Amino acid sequence: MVDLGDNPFDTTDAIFEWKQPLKKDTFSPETIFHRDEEISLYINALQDVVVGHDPNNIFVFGPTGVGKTAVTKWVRDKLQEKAAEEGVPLHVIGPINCRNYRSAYSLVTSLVNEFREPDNKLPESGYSTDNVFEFLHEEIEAVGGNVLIILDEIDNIPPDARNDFLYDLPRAEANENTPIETAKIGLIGISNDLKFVDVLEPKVKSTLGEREIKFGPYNANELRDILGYYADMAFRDGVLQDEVVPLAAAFSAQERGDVRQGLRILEKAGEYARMSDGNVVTEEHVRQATETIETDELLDYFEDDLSSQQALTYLATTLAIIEPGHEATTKRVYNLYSSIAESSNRPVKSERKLYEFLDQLSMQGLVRSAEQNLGIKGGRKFIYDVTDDPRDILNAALKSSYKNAVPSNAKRVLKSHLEDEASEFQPPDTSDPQQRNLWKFT
Ligand SMILES: Nc1ncnc2c1ncn2[C@@H]1O[C@H](COP(=O)(O)OP(=O)(O)OP(=O)(O)O)[C@@H](O)[C@H]1O
Repeated sequence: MVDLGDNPFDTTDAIFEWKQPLKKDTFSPETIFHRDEEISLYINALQDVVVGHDPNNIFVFGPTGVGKTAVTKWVRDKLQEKAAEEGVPLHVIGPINCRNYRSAYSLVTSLVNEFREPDNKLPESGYSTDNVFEFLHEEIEAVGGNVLIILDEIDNIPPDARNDFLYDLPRAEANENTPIETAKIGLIGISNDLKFVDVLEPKVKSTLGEREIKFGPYNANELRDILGYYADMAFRDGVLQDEVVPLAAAFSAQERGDVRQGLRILEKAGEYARMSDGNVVTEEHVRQATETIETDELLDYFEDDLSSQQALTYLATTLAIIEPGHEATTKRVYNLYSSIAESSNRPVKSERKLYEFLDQLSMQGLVRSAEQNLGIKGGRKFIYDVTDDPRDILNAALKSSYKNAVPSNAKRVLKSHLEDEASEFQPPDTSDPQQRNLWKFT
């Protein structure tokens, strides 16, 4: 019982010493672990700047949370330090996150403003896109020397900036129509969409990909070192049980090899420990944290990343998997998809469209498929699976705006799926009222 006369806030924290290092990207590490090879490729690509050659364009890619931005910033700072020591003219802009810009105009305007004084900033509208490009060229020529522009999440670059920016800008010096004569421009693009380069025009591809640096996921041992470094700063001495960091590292390695996720697990585990009024973070807290984080991540997919049709397809695939007695074939997924779309008053698309949605989900790593040959009968069929635990997916769906699409007995079906009590129940063909009984689509 809470005594309402008391103030429940605590002014002390028995668990955390300094939370900042665990917080999302607001902390720059002093040490970068396990990226020696990538750093040396980076240094090699930028070495030209220090000795007076033209800068290279560099494309940095790899999955999320594997140190692309952290390494880029570290290398950038070292390059600036060296250039200053050697008196080499160098002006670096960024990393600028392309996700924040909707058009070439807004992206270029913000770059121009990076060069300009506060009292001389460009307004958000009022010029043509060609005009703002001209301003950018003028600013670049005015600072002269080497100008490096670092664009993060370059896969989100506004489509109308793709060619002008990624191809024309690095060549502006050679183009007689620009005022750039002495400045040398180098572009560094960072992306976690591995397919991004494939969709670029070949000439843009070869410009940006002059040098490519690939970052792979971390393994459990590497994550253990990295998470250990952050945990030492973030937690009070002696509060972490020995297994906490290795377990958080093992979980994140199993998932995506992503540091950010490991840091979130540690932070959440610490919070569970704090809520339990103890002064030790245990393995159990890490397990609890992992479960919550997985549901939260899936919830983000439902709310932010997936279109409503993709979300329904994802949910239908999950239902098809937990459904007793048969496989998650395209037909089954389609039946369930149409039923939940209909029962939640959303448009029902064709089976051909469903293939597209499944394909998109598989590109995002949420769904995978296995092809089965039907032997002498001929033909083949696809069996679908989800990459996350169906329990977490259903929990996330129930917390999301798609909760009205989750059949009311889904949890019960899930329970029997988990208990492996496959029943003989036939697949519900939605036109058959008897079969509709398996799922309660309301
Ligand atoms: N090798 C490492 N050593 C120390 N800290 C690291 C290392 N790799 C990643 N980090 C830390 O992990 C977090 C995520 O890394 P970072 O932002 O660089 O990932 P990213 O690959 O750029 O991800 P995204 O593509 O999502 O932007 C940051 O706090 C970063 O400082």
